[in-house]
Amino acid sequence: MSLNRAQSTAAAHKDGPCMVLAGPGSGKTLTIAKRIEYLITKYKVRPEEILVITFTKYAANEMKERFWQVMGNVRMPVTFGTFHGIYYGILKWAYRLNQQNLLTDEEKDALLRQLAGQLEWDVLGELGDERDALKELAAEVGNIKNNCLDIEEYESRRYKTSMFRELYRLYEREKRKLRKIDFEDMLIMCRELFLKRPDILKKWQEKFQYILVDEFQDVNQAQYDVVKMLAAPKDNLFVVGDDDQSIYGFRGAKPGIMLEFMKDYPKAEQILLELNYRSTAHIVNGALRVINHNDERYEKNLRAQKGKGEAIHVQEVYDPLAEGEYVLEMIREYKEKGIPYEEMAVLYRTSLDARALTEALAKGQIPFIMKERITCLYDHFIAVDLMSYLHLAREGCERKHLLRIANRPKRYLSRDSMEGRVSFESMRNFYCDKAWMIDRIDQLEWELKMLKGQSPYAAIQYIRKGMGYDDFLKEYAVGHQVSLDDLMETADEIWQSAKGYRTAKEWFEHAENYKTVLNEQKAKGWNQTKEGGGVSLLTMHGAKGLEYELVFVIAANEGSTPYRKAKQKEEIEEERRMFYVGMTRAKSRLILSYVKEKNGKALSPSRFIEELLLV
Ligand SMILES: Nc1ncnc2c1ncn2[C@@H]1O[C@H](COP(=O)(O)OP(=O)(O)OP(=O)(O)O)[C@@H](O)[C@H]1O
Repeated sequence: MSLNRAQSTAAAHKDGPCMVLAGPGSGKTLTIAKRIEYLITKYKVRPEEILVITFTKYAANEMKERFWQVMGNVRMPVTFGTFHGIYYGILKWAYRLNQQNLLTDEEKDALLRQLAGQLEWDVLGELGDERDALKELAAEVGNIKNNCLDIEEYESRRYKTSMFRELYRLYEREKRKLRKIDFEDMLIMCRELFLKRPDILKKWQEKFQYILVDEFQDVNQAQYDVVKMLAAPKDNLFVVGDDDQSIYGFRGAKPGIMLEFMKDYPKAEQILLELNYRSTAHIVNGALRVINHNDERYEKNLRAQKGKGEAIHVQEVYDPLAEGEYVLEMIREYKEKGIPYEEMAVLYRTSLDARALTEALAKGQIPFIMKERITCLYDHFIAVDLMSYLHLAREGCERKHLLRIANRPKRYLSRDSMEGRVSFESMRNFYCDKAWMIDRIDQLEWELKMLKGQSPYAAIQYIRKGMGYDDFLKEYAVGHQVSLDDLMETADEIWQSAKGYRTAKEWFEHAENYKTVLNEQKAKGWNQTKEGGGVSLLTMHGAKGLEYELVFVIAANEGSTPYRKAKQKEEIEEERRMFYVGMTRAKSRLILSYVKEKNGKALSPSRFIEELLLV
């Protein structure tokens, strides 16, 4: 494959700092691989002196393979690694660290979970998305070091500041006790090592004469500081990135890092890769119309190498159920037209947006794979409670169901009153001298009878509003310090998912079938090579670096994208970059959809849709 002019200039860059500002699909990987080739073959640099830094092990392997391919399969000892891998290598050598000293992500999550419990802080609640909640907490803990912040002055936007600070202190103390370090510690330790020991720093500077960094826009402050030290004094630092694709703000990355590079190295060569080889002109131009609304960015003149192609399609649908049906239909249509499932992706802002879709695909027997795990809605404690009510209404007094809901809402029914072969009669006997308790039992029995003939959709509404289940959720939110809005949203979703089923039995069968499909999908796992997996379902974050013939972006609504928690200008700009990353994954066909209402509430289309349509 021959390089275009800008790619060639970048590949032929020899000494000193250089920043390659590259648009999506502009061939970053190829350009980096070619530059390494140039350094070795034209400039006679020893391969051992070249260090290539990427963000994930997957990206490092991909880059290595691309390089080998460019070199005609001659394997040279160039170092390819992630930031963490490289820092670990440096620390291992200086402090005799080994794997046992490293706190893995899983251990970090477990420790945070344990410490939150110790503080009686129900940061995770029973919200069913424990992994997401832990990930968010772990990211915020990590950010303190990534951004070189002082915990005593840190104000958390997401959590109660005093609680968060306390958790952070406990976490640091516990790590020290365990004699373990996490990834962020490695960065800080590396920086301190280099500051304290110029002799060690000099050794590494001499070892790596040429440093190349991919996805530079995702670098955080601490990583950047260390890489600058490592590249000095020659400053043979070649960074490639796209400020418009900087979407790791929660990890401390900021698009401004690319501007900072030019300030730190004012004489750096700056090269723009503006030719997009991936997408049709309609897709490139549409994505540009959206991203142009960001203020903090480098102006680029991106062009598509391909022809115009089909226009981007924007579809309005009634609600998430209708959206699921619509996407299902489109997938079938494009499969008929010859696009394999593996070349299709459905993208969304958060996994919560994918629930109705996964149910539609499961029902429609379309194979799919998901990068991010989603928790099954029907495993959520609210679903289990509501289903218990329906079981009791259908099948009479079964102890396990009764135990579950007896005090949701509070009815003051003791466990002792439900011993053995429980019935409403046996409970009344238990409370024979307490008339007010007998009234409560009568009421519950009567209400369950009321539920019997109703559809699950109507019954759930009655349980929530008529029987006081929503009041229980309010108490639960206060008692567990979790967001009532989140609980209500989940309850609404469960309610909506029951729509269309005539009987509770039908709804239960659907839920079981869906659970099976989700488990099968989990067992399949996420395969980066796409083959044999089915349609890819992933968040816009997860889609970074990937490409598909046909891309759907669903739930393009205010509240989803931009996400409702994004309020400040820079947060909205990051949301817009995420949307941009999503759009630019499409090679030939891009379909965006938004819903008119969700859980009975009207929703507006995303501002990004308006920006796209306003020509
Ligand atoms: N000079 C070229 N001629 C033809 N095709 C090219 C050229 N350079 C890159 N490509 C192709 O363009 C596509 C996109 O390249 P690549 O995946 O490296 O993009 P990228 O810049 O990393 O994109 P993104 O940042 O959006 O993930 C690839 O299929 C690649 O083979």
